[in-house]
Amino acid sequence: MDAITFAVLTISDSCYEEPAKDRSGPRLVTLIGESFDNADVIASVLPDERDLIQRELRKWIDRGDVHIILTTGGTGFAPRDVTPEATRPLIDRECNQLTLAIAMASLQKTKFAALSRGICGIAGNTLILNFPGSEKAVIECFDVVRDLLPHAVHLMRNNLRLVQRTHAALQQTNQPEQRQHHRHVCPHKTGAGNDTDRNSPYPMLPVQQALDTILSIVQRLNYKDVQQLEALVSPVNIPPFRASIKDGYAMKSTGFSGTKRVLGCIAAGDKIVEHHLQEDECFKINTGAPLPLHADCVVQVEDTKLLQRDKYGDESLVDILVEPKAGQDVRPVGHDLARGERVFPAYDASPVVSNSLLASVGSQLSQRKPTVTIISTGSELLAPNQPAADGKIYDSNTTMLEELLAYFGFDCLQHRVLSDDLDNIEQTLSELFKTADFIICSGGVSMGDKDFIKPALQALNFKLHFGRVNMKPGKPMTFASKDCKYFFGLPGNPVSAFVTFHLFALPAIRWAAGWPRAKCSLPVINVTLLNDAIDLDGRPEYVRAAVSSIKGQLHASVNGDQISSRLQSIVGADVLIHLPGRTADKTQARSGDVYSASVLRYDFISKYE
Ligand SMILES: Nc1nc2c(c(=O)[nH]1)N[C@H]1C(S)=C(S)[C@@H](COP(=O)(O)OP(=O)(O)OC[C@H]3O[C@@H](n4cnc5c(N)ncnc54)[C@H](O)[C@@H]3O)O[C@H]1N2
Ligand code: MOO
Ligand SMILES: [Mg+2]
Repeated sequence: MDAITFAVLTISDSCYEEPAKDRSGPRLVTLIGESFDNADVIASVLPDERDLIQRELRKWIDRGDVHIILTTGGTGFAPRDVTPEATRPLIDRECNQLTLAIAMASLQKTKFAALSRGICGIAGNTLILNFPGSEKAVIECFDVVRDLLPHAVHLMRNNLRLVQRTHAALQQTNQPEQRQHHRHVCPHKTGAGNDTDRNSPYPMLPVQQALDTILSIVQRLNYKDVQQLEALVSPVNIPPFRASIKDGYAMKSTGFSGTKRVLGCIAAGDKIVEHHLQEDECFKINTGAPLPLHADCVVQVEDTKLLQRDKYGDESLVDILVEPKAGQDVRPVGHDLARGERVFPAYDASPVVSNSLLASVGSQLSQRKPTVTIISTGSELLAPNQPAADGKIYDSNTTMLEELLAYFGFDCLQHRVLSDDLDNIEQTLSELFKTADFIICSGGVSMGDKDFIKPALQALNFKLHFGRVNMKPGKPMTFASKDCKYFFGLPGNPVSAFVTFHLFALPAIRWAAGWPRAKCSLPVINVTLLNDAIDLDGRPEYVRAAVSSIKGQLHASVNGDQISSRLQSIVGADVLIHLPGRTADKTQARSGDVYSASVLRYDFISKYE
């Protein structure tokens, strides 16, 4: 059907004063987005003022294009709770059964639901539902009405074709299943168990919720090692001796400038010289070499003048042009890191950091990296070295995912390309999970007859945590787990696989490897859009774009056609711009708009102007 336009009105004095306090309004917006592919949402917050509430409701009703208004708050017994009183005069036809359905479901959760006075009714062409003010209550109430709303809208708008279709479907779902196929697995099997409801049974999770789910499930492999690293104290001093900071001459600071005899030359790696130095004597010394026992300062070579060499060509007399000062150009013992001091002031998961610091104190730690296997599914796939063939396409995802793993410092244990065959997929998954912690798979997760990934996971008793995410590209993104084995079902379109790898698979692997949560996702920056009039999609969109620095400000320009099959959109892509989902108020992104963007690569600025 056409888009359903929702208006969500939070009614609360305190949320009006401090909109950040509003949990139930944003929750309703999320629930609507998750439940309907084709929803536009307007949202607003008002205090418990009858006139203001009525004026806002009237404005939305009069627009004619708002199908459903959900209010939250102001339905209780407190003197300022006036939402039902503000709603009732606007209603042409009361919907008592809807009010009753909400009340009955709510009463099963808590007897306090009896203290809600919310009403439901139709005003013009708009259905208004009063929900209570708590986040929990709006979740419960929305659950009651969710499936009824599209049909209610068709009825109100007198859309006979869709009304009849729903009635027919309802009758069929009451019939027993007629046909039984041998091992028939409908990959997009719906809750009804037959083919009448052709929608995916998987709710569309918001991106953040999907990521939170993943990170709450994935276990950290090296947690003990991480704790050990955090607690590790240095067994050595750095430097272990007083070291010269400069190439120059080591001497006593109690002597003066002027002529000194050069007793010898001390290089890095030499032992500490114990010779009793006089004030008019010095040693030539190199950067990093140990100071003689009786010297306490270094004068750099630039502040001296060579006066004489001996018969072997070695320096014998030097003029010190500056006054020596105690401690000058000397690094004391343990200056950089003292024995007994913690090696890592904060945990840093970068292997560059952890391994080089460990090396600097004479240690090594072999942390187990997560083992990752890549699978590409699709009977159409040809390896890049095969000759082109009818109906076939070259497999880009295997190479792309291998390269991405390598780019982010993880190894690919092995890769497999599988045809769209349920038994084969099931068997191969089971075999590959014997060695892999993670399988990153692409293709076969959407609604097609040959999309066998979800059924294969179910057959293997994996828990499917989610099967759709409210994002573009990447909608059919799937995540499943069993014990400590994790499966990422990236959608097959190459760009969908690219985006979902960065947003979900990478953070999960980093998390498993012990990275701190805040570092698992790509860094996010703000960019100013250079393109004009980009139509926003109903889903939040992750747009590939190149970044240029113009007078010190980061700007981004979108890389051409963003269809998820066009891999070329990753060429020169520095970031994924986070374009928000379309709302009735904002339908286009415009030049000059500032958006968050995930940084895809370390060298992420393509141009400076
Ligand atoms: N009825 C619906 N159809 C589709 C929906 C939907 O919601 N309802 N979602 C669409 C979206 S969004 C995406 S994304 C794709 C995801 O599809 P699958 O994950 O099932 O992937 P496949 O069907 O196997 O392949 C999709 C597409 O990608 C090409 N592909 C697959 N693997 C590779 C590879 N290794 N290298 C290059 N190209 C690959 C494949 O040939 C297809 O063209 O589903 C939509 N459909
Ligand atoms: O979400 Mo799909 O990933 O549009 O192409
Ligand atoms: Mg498919």
